Amino acid sequence: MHLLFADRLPEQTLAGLEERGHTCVMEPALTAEDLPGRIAGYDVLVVRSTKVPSAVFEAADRLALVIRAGAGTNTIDTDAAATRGVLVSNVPGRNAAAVAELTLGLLLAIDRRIPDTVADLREGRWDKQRYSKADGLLGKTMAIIGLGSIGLAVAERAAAFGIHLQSLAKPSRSAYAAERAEELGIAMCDSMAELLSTSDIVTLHVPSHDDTRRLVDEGFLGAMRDGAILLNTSRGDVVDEPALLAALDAGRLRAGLDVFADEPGSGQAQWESPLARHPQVVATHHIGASTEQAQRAIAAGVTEIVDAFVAGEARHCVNLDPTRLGSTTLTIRHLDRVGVLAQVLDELSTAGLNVEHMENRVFRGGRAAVASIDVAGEPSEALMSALGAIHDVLGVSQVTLDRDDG
Ligand SMILES: NC(=O)C1=CN([C@@H]2O[C@H](COP(=O)(O)OP(=O)(O)OC[C@H]3O[C@@H](n4cnc5c(N)ncnc54)[C@H](O)[C@@H]3O)[C@@H](O)[C@H]2O)C=CC1
Ligand SMILES: O=C(O)CCC(=O)C(=O)O
Repeated sequence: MHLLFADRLPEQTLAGLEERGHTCVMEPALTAEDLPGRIAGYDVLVVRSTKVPSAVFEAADRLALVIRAGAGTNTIDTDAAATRGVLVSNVPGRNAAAVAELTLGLLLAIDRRIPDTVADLREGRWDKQRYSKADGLLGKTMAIIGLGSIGLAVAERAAAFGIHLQSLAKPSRSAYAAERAEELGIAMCDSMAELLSTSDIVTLHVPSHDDTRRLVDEGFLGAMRDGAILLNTSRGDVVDEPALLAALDAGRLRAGLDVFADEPGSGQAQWESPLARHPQVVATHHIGASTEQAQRAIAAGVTEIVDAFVAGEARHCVNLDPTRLGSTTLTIRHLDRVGVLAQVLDELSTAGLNVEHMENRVFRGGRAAVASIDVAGEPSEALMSALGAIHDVLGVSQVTLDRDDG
């Protein structure tokens, strides 16, 4: 396959992929505007921060997979990719420790005013008096919004500082996250108002999507305690930045920010931000994931996704429908011979049943196989008989799924 890397990944990763027979081209200077003109001829596009707009999918001739070498996929038009049948995968969890480390770093930097003390000493000013007023973190309460890989990694580290942890009760939380939250002693609040009004620190670890954009608005900030600290290492647009600026100007809050709504997409740029230069803010250059450890782990994840794709698996794909849309699963055991499945699909087509998902596995020895086919709608008795009558079909059964059980 031909792979285009529009951001820098370790050379060893490309070498490893080339050893597997792939052709890799790395052009880290490519921008979102350049990509449509460069994408022709590539099967796989790998990006870190470079945006992938719909024009890329319109211009592509053989693109089958986009890999986000990181967690957040908000920089990729995943809907446009889905419309064109291009898989988009991310590499979840691998940079969580790095982001959690920076989150705690920002918290310590704010509490002890470390950037200001360092700056003064570099200017030759000794001012122990001024910098002897930190409050300390022991026994403080932290609200964690978004209990995924990073939220839990932050919880583990904050717990070691003796910080009390809380989050929002959420029935749809994964079993793993719910169990880990319990092990870490994270208390669950029933409402955002209760969570914010009882926390000294609020840390954001949600993805940017329609429900989280500007989640932190004037009302949210107003519900936070006076003197509280807001940490955002998720995405800039999760915060209503003018509202945050107003709260900072009023001296009500302090903030640690790694991400900004209008941050530059490139590695280096002239950029003025009233938030980043605010005296109540400790800001960094969206470097949460930027440790060697995290980038090595992410690069290994990229290779795993390519290997899985070659083997026919869409690993960590974020734009396939997560539910099986079919209402009936047909299980068809058959002799593993050319043309049997074509006849099965022909019968389904004649009956007007759309295939939503199918898988065919061959039994050991290579004589027989079993196909599992999800269809939208209920097969008639006549169809079941027609399927069973196909030469080389050994048996047909059906299970109708109750979608409401979810
Ligand atoms: N600063 C940086 O360099 C980095 C930033 N990130 C950002 O952090 C985000 C989170 O990353 P991970 O923890 O790895 O993702 P994750 O998918 O493991 O966790 C996200 C969690 O947020 C929860 N969530 C989603 N919508 C929510 C809502 N409305 N309210 C409460 N919870 C909600 C999800 O259920 C999930 O548990 C990424 O999407 C990315 O935007 C990720 C890596 C590096
Ligand atoms: O690769 C980067 O530096 C950005 C990481 C990030 O924001 C993510 O993984 O979502």
